[in-house]
Amino acid sequence: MLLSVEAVSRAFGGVRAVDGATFGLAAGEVHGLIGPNGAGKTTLLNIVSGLLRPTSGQIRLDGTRTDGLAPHRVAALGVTRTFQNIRLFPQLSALENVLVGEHLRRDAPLWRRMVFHPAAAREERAARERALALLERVRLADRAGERAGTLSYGEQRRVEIARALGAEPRVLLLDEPTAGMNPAEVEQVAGLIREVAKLGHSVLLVEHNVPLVSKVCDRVTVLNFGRVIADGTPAEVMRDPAVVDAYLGTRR
Ligand SMILES: Nc1ncnc2c1ncn2[C@@H]1O[C@H](COP(=O)(O)OP(=O)(O)OP(=O)(O)O)[C@@H](O)[C@H]1O
Repeated sequence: MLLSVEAVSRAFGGVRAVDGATFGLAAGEVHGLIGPNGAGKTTLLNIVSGLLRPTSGQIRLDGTRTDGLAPHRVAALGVTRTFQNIRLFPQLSALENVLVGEHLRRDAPLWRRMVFHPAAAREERAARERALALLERVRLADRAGERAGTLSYGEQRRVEIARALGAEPRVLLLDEPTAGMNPAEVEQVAGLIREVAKLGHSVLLVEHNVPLVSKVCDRVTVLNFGRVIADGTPAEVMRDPAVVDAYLGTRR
């Protein structure tokens, strides 16, 4: 497995938000993580991306433990994410928003950024070209100069995905990328997720949109009350009685 979640638990006071969750993400796979409200999906994503430490259990990326590492370290190892709420600078252009990610990753010494230097100018040009190429990957190159705040919701999501792809992640974590989108925008994101996987990035997708998950995911893990209740192909998990019960809210 490229990414392994091994017996991970996280409690908040008395609430077991994640309770002994185990599952794996294979290389090149689009893996869905679904479950009713409050099932622990975002908490698990926060643990995988380093924003939260698990109370117990381990996360491994290609065998290397990543749980307990700071988010920038986890990102440097190849796991990047987008958030449920869009986190762009609305006054900056789409290109500049992607460039912010490029700048954060570049480790040019401070003096180089403060005084004019031919090498810095060259680096800046290269960073812009890369940012434009990233926008091309999400089919937004033609909107590169537009202020992010004026783009449609779906386009803003794609800018965020472009920025995350700038880190060349081995694993891309998407937290409800279609929340609040209209059906046409959902369709575009579905296509984009498959393209991202084809480019060699594995994807862990947290979603409420079950038809989308069925369409784009190779495998799905279902959480309920912090526990994994099913794991398999979309068709397998959708006909699992435990999953049907969890979604209909009936308890045995
Ligand atoms: N920082 C926190 N402090 C206390 N409780 C928390 C905290 N974060 C999450 N929880 C609780 O942990 C449980 C799991 O929450 P989480 O947000 O991970 O679920 P989710 O599956 O992502 O839900 P949703 O689909 O609504 O986004 C919930 O009962 C929630 O109230």
